[in-house]
Amino acid sequence: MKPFKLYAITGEEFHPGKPMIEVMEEAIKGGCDIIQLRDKKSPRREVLAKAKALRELTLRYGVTFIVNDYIDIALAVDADGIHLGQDDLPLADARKIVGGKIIGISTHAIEEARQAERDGADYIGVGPIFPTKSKEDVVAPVTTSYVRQVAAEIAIPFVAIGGIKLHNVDQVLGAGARRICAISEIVGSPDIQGTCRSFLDKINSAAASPQ
Ligand SMILES: Cc1ncc(COP(=O)(O)OP(=O)(O)O)c(N)n1
Ligand SMILES: Cc1nc(C(=O)O)sc1CCOP(=O)(O)O
Ligand SMILES: [Mg+2]
Repeated sequence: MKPFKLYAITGEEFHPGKPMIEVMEEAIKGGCDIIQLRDKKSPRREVLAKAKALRELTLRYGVTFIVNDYIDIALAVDADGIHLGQDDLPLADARKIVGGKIIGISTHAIEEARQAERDGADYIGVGPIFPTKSKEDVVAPVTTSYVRQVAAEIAIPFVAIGGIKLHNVDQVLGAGARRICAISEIVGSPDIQGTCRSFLDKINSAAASPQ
């Protein structure tokens, strides 16, 4: 997959009255290089319509587009990949369906990270680092110590997620993360482009300084 640093996930509850597609365009203009459609509430046909619109947007800007949960919708719109959780279709079975598309897997413990790497995940999510209100059935925070474990041991790309804000991202970067994912801090920001640029400045500074 193309290298990435800043991963934005849709979260329409955080920007009432603002169209999702405009919010995600702001995120891309601010430097997000991977976008995920995550919609747990809308009827499938609405999710499909949003996926089509995001596919068009991401192609226009040349950024990677991932669909959460819905493999059929990812295939229907020719997304770049899918993101699956521990309770979704197992990776090996998903791989049979999506072929060479990107498969991202959520992990909350080092065993899950090892398994995802063995099974051929293209990247893993590592979280939730901090408490978050953006996910209903969320597990307890894994803290930055899990980031340290993954950074030391796992070779495939990993992205830290869960409660990450501009005020605490340095802790996550300090633990070895070089890719950051956020919902509320990005899409709920009154200055989405500025927030994304600030995240990227911090990611780039961390990458430039010796560990
Ligand atoms: C990049 C990234 N990491 C983790 C998740 C969480 O996925 P999942 O465990 O399937 O939970 P839901 O998002 O479906 O509630 C993610 N979506 N993206
Ligand atoms: C969707 C999701 N998955 C998580 C995981 O740990 O797998 S945490 C999370 C919510 C992230 O939203 P926010 O940036 O607003 O905290
Ligand atoms: Mg899921």
